[in-house]
Order: sequence, then structure tokens, then C-alpha cells
Amino acid sequence: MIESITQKFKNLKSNLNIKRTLVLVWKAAKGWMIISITMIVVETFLFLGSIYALKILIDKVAHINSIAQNSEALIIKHVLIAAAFSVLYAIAKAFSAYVTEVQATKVANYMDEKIHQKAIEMDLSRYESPDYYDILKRAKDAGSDRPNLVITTIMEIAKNLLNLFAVASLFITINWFLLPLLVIFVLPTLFVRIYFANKQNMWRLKHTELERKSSYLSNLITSDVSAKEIRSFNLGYYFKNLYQVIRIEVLHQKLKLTYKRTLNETITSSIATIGFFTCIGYISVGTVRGTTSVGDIALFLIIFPQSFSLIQNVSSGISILYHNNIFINSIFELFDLKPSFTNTDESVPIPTDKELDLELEDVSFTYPHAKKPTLSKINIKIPSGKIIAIVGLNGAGKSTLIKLLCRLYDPISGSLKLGKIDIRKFEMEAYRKQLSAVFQDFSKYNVSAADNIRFGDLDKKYEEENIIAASKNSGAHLFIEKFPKGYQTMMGRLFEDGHEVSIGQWQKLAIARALYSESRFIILDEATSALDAIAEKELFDAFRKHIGSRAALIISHRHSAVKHADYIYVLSGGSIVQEGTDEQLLEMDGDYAKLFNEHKSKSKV
Ligand SMILES: Nc1ncnc2c1ncn2[C@@H]1O[C@H](COP(=O)(O)OP(=O)(O)OP(=O)(O)O)[C@@H](O)[C@H]1O
Repeated sequence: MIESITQKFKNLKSNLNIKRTLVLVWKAAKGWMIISITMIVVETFLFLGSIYALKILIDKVAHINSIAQNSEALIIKHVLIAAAFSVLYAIAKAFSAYVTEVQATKVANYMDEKIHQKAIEMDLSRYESPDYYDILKRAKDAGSDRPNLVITTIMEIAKNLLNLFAVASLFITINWFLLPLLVIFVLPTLFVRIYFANKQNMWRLKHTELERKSSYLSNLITSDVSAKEIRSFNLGYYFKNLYQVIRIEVLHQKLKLTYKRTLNETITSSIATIGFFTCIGYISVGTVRGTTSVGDIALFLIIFPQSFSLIQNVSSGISILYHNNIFINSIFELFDLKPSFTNTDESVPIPTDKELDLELEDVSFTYPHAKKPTLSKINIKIPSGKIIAIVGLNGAGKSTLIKLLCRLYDPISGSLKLGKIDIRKFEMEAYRKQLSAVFQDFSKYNVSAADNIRFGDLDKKYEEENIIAASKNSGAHLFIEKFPKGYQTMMGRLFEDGHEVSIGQWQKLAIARALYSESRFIILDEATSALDAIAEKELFDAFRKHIGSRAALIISHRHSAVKHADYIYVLSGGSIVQEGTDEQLLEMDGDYAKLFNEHKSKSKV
């Protein structure tokens, strides 16, 4: 049994990454950590002092000669000493709690910062992998307070052990024999607690997925995102029942384990109680025989419950460590992740030419973990001053192509070139500034309308006229100017005074964001899908009028959106199958004509 407990301790130590956790907490709150450690020593000293002062007081009371002259003064002196120790101990405990809280806050802040920093550093491929989500979610769930919790728990355990040693030395002052006697009776309690802490931790690990499933169902029932569908398809009770089935299963197993633990704890507590009375009997007999004092009995009555609660604290500290080791691991797992691709060591600056073309040469791409390529041998040119369109059926690879253009992924083979230079040679941030994209799943920022647009280029000097110009070109100005607070109106309903707008209006805001940036290339991935026909026409007219030396890439399933493009590529199954102008493509007997001929005949009518 002892061997298996030692093994468990070893596993716990390596899982918790104690050294790394310690370094982390040290970096976040060095000064407070030093104070914490000092307070442990101070507290232990005062704890021991307060108990020992009590023993001496009781001994004095028992042996004092009441007729003696200064007996009262002597007793009062000892009462004052004992009281002083107790008051100081209480003050030290309160101060320790304060120090622990400050340290926890500092570490939590530091951790938040590190987790966010890491989340920003990671490239898109991570965000499309379930493994990464698991790690990120676990690290976030772990809460930024875990590392501090682990360290303070270790410090608490150390403090309790120190106090236990102090108490043990007091036992020895009564009679050395009490110590082995107590160890025999109390140790089973400690073993049982450690055994069940480990068992509960294993249980938690085994049921993480089930717990996640139930919180997913709970989210579905309570979140605003699914509120509409849940009501219209009457799914509420179905999800609620599924949730209940999982919770009952989890609860049943949890209670089974709790029952076993309670049973074992009852047995070991009974053994400890028998031990307590054995010791009391031993000391009482000693008092009768004159080998122990009344003060010894009083001291024992004080320190036995103390030592018991210290042991309890140690074991619950150990169970906290068990509970947290899985979380700590996730945090370090996240910290150890590296972005899949980074800047080259010798980057070149972006050419300053007014006109630069963006070209894809024989580009092929396969998603990480995917078996088949999504794009094969793609050749596309986006010349300066032109509007280019890409059309294709669902799943053809259009959005994937945009991810490559924005350098959210690198191709497996072939290259993307800006002004004839491979884009991998540029600094990533500098290259990404050359493009502004409105993605199919664009972001709806719950900030002011002006900020929603300004996010297109935070480095650009803030001037309202630029924001309004972008907003006018995207068609957003029409609704923003009607808000009482105009461009300072908070968008969305997440915060007070927020204004929710329609999907089409959100889309106009996202387009304004892309137009606000002075990037060379504007990419619209199904970005006009929710725009009405008039708004869409006005947008493309403005596009054509203001394009200058910039270029645009439009992806759309609507003929109205792509027909004005200077050149169109048709993508099918990850390859370019046709290219040309709208007119040329409609004349050909190919995918494009099949997609849009109906529109053509309608527009002729
Ligand atoms: N993160 C990913 N990991 C693996 N495969 C992916 C990933 N994203 C997309 N795919 C696959 O790549 C293919 C192309 O997807 P993509 O989103 O580029 O298509 P699309 O042409 O934009 O389609 P739609 O018109 O529906 O937007 C699909 O078969 C899809 O399953």
C-alpha cells in the first residue's frame, strides 16, 4: 500500500510540473510569494507558541500555591502571554489570507495575459483542429487561478506539515510513547483520504467527455444563438431530457464513489477515536501515578483535535492537488504550442510600386489531418485595378483559397506571389496589411459603429470623415446616420444601449471595415449574400468607381455579384475548370453557364 501511495505521489509531482508552476507564480508575484513563505514560518511559530503558552498556564494553575503572595500576578502574566500569542496568531492568519488573495489576483492576471497572448499567436490551423480546442478550452476552464492554487496548496501542505511536526514535538513533551500510538491510529485516515482523492481524480478524467456533453446540451438550452431554432423545432424538452439522462448517470456514479469513501472514512475515524481515548487513558493513568501533569491532559485535549484537523488539511490539500493536475497540464500544453508557421529570418520589405499583382502559381493545398487535397494546381492572377471573381459549388474550395491568400495557411506546393515575390518572404503582419477580407462568417463586434469600421486598420490616424467615406461606399451610412448617437452607437445587444441590426446591415458594416483599410486587395467571400439587390448594385458601382490601383476578389453564388468582374475563374473539386469574362463563360457549355444561364435568360426578359 505504501509503495502504491509513493508511486501516486511521484505521478502527482510529475503531472503538476511543480517546478514550472513555481517559476510561473514567482514571475507573476515574486514579492508576494516571499511574504507568503515568511508568513508560513511566522504562523507556525505563533501556533506552537500559543499552544505551549496554554500548557504552561494550566500547569501553573494546577501547581500554584494560592496563599503565595504574587500568585495572582503570576497567573495573569501567563494568561497575558497565552493571549498575546493567540492574538498574534489570529492576526498572522488574517494577514496570510490577505497575502494569498493578492498573490492569487496577480497570478490570475498574469495567466490571463499569457493565455490570450498564446491564443493570438496561434495560426488559424489551430482553430480548425478539435485537439487545439480541447487544449484551449481546458486551459481556459482551468482558470487563471490554478497555478496559484497549486502553489498555495503546496505551501498550505508545507505549513500544515510544519505545524504537525510542532504538535508532534508537543506530544513528545507529554510522553514520547504517544507519538507512535497516535501515528498507528491516525495514519489510516490519511491513507483513505489520499486513496479516494486519487480515485476521484481518475473518475473525473474518465468522465470529462460526458461532462462536456452535458454542458454542451445545457448551453444549447440556455444560449441565445440556438434560442430561435429550439423554439421553432420544439427541441427544448428533447435536449433537456438528454441532459437529464447524462446528469443522472454522472450523479449515480459520483454518489457510489462518495458512499464508498464515507464508509471507509467512518471506519478510519472510529479507529482514530479509539486511539484518542487510548491516549487519554494512558495520560490519565500517568497523572494518577504522577508521571504526567493536569496541564498535559489539557494540552492533549487541545492538540489532539488540532493535529487531527492538520492531518485533514494535509489530505484535502493533496486531493486539491490531484484535482488540479489535469488542469495544470492543459495550461502548459497550451504554452508549449508553437505556431505552424512564422516569419522567415530574412524577410524582405513589401515593394512600394503603386501597382502590384497578386498571383497563385500551381498552388496545391491539403488541410492538416485531411487525406485528400482541397486545392490542386491553382493558377489565378489578381491584377492591380481589376475585379476578379471566383465561382463554384459548395465545397469547391473557394474559402480555402482565401485562407491561402490571407496567409492563414501556406500551400503544400506552388507559391503565392505579390509583385513576383513569394509572399513567404514578407513579414506576415506586413503582408496581411496588403489585404482586407470580409469572410463568410465575418465578426460582429459589439462595439460602436465607428469602431466596427475602424478595426479595418487600427494603425490609421482616426478621422471620422474616413470612417464615413468607407461607410457610405458600403451602404452602412444610411442606417448608422439614423441612430441617435450616430457612429458612436453601440452595435449588438450584448451591452446597455446596444442596437441590434439585420444580417445585411452587419454585412455592410463588415464591408465598410474592409473598405476603410487602405489595403491593395479587397476580398469579399459571400460578403454580399444578405444585401438587397439595390444595395449590392450600389456597392459594386462604388467599387468600380473607387478601385484605382487596388484590386478586388469576389466570391459569390449570385450572378448579380460576379457578372461585373473583369475576369472570372470557375472552381470545381479544388481545380480551376473554366476562366474568362462573364460573356465568354456564358457562351461556353460549362459549369458557369449551367450555374447562371437561368439568370441570363431572366435578365434578358
Ligand atoms: N478546416 C478544415 N479542415 C479540413 N477540411 C476542411 C476544412 N475547411 C474546409 N474543409 C474542406 O475543404 C473543402 C472546401 O471547403 P471550402 O470552405 O473552401 O469550400 P467553399 O467552396 O468555400 O464552399 P461554400 O460555397 O460552401 O462556402 C470542403 O470539402 C471542406 O470539407
